[in-house]
Amino acid sequence: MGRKSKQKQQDPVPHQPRQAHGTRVTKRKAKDAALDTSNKKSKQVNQAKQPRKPKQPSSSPSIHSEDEQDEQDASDDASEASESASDNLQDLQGSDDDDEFDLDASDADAPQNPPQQLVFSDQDDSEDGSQDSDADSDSDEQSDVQGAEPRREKLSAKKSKKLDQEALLEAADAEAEMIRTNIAGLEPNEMGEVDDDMVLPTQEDKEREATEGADAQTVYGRIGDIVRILGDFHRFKAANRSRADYTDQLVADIASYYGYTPFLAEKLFSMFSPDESIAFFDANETPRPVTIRANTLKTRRRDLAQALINRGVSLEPIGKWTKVGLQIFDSSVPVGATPEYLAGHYMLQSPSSFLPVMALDPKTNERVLDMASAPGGKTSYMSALMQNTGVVFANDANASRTKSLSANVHRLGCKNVVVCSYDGRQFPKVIGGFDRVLLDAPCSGTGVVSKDQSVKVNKTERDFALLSHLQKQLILCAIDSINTKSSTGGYVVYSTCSVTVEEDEGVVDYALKKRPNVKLVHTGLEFGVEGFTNIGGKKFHKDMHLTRRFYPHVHNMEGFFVSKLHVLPRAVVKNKLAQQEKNDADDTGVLVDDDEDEKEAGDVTFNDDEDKQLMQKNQRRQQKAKGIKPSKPTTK
Ligand SMILES: C[S@@+](CC[C@H](N)C(=O)[O-])C[C@H]1O[C@@H](n2cnc3c(N)ncnc32)[C@H](O)[C@@H]1O
Repeated sequence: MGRKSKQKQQDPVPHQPRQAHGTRVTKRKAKDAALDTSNKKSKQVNQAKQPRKPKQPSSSPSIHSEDEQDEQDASDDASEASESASDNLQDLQGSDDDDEFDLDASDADAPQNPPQQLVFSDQDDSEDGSQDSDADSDSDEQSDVQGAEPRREKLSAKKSKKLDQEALLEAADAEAEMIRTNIAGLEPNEMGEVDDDMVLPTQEDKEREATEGADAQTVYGRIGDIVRILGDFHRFKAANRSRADYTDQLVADIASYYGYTPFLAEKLFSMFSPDESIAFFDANETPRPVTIRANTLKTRRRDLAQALINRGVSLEPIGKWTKVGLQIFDSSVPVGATPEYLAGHYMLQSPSSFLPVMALDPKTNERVLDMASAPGGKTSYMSALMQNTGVVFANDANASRTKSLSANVHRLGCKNVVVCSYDGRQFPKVIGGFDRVLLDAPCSGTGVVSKDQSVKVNKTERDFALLSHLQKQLILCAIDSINTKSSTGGYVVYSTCSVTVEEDEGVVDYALKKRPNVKLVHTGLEFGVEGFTNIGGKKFHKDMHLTRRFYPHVHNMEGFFVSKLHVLPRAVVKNKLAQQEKNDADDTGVLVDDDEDEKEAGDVTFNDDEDKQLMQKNQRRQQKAKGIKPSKPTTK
């Protein structure tokens, strides 16, 4: 094919999945690309040209302090907490009036930014300038050609002929490239069947790739080819090749190209259509935009924005869906160390981490539990929404992580927060009767790969099984900690920064089956993809569509899952249950045999004795860590 290794010719392959993804988004009716401003600008900043080498935000300490990923990473938490600061505060109603953001960096008395240090932008920013689309690169090419015309008129006939030949060659080359990268655009009779040796590696190729390592560009090209073939399989497949031949190769190539274990590549791949999966894997190679949350306990977003602009920070509101979020495009000062940051006027916080709190929607004077809260991004946002009234119990099993939690609580001026450290499974024994509970559960972090690439290789099948087991135990404790007679609340929000089904819908489904007095309700979030009601042969509660999934490739934010449960008094559902029992209607999730249910919910079954022992063991460990003599284990 004589492909020249010109950057512009190589680009279309990496860009292809994004186009494919667009189709998928429409199919799924994702209402909005949430970070709408970032679609404009941060893409320009972050577009990865070399997916294998994801860039990390340059000022990572100040950027990272706070999110879910940090939270998981217990070993890093102390430094993370002080640096990044997770969450938020603020009142959506009131403080920001109409929130029509009307700041102008050029007016007011904002000094011009000093020569840009681009603390928050990455290399791509400078690479891409202000444009990143395929259309842009096309137009670049066009202007080159146009610019060459007048010159060519003055050339000698010989030289002109040579140039014409070169142009012809280039055109042929471009056409070949177009065919390779745009197979789907061809008419059936132009394409015919694919010569499988062009796409699927021979045994010899495989052996060579296994010993010498695969060429990244070749593998990525093959990924694109296979995705396009799978997109219209009967039209493009090679003779005697099954869908499995292509998907097996695709998953192997995804694992090798993006650096995932084959196990995780397969797990994530299976959640999407092939084209959307590539969009997802691609998005995980690009850092998400840097965002902050204005702490409305101390300032208004408008005032904060102006103060930061005056310091040389370039920013914009995140999107219409939040009145407290700001996206940072670049800054001449470290955003994690400005006087405003130190004074607690904002939290460095991912927009996805706003969502569970918005869904929880805590009210003033309520009693709220944040069951797994360190380093406190969401706690502090709750505190702000509650305008420092009522009480937020901010719990985290990891005592060392509560240091950063306390630091954030103090910095942000949250006066209604009580910090504690228990295994969440000890609630409601420790304390119960809450109007609302947030369970932002410990998880595998498959939604935050762009921030923690280690997730690609350090999560085993067993980890997922154990995590989902823990999450199921925690969600039942969260539900049982609710005051079902609460006049204002009675809600649990369950969220994770993972996109895997067994940590999300699988857990919620389990809770619905175990607690008939619980029902799923709308999250109140304006966007997000609906949760799965069935996937991969697993069927979930029919209301699971009320849950919301957020994806890096769809919403330009970290992957997240948010669900909201209403916990009703048991008596209210008693009659209903009796009726349902008669009907044997297990599709409501209410009447399924528990044992069967547990087996279905994942291959992990619950054993109360074993759980008790584990909890006691954990309790003893915690006591030991606190210098307390561990209590003796009790037998049943
Ligand atoms: C996703 S992070 C929480 C992030 C936090 N909500 C925030 O917004 O800053 C999960 C947290 O769960 C804690 N954790 C793990 N196992 C726990 C358990 N059994 N009970 C309570 N917390 C637990 C971890 O220490 C970790 O801080």
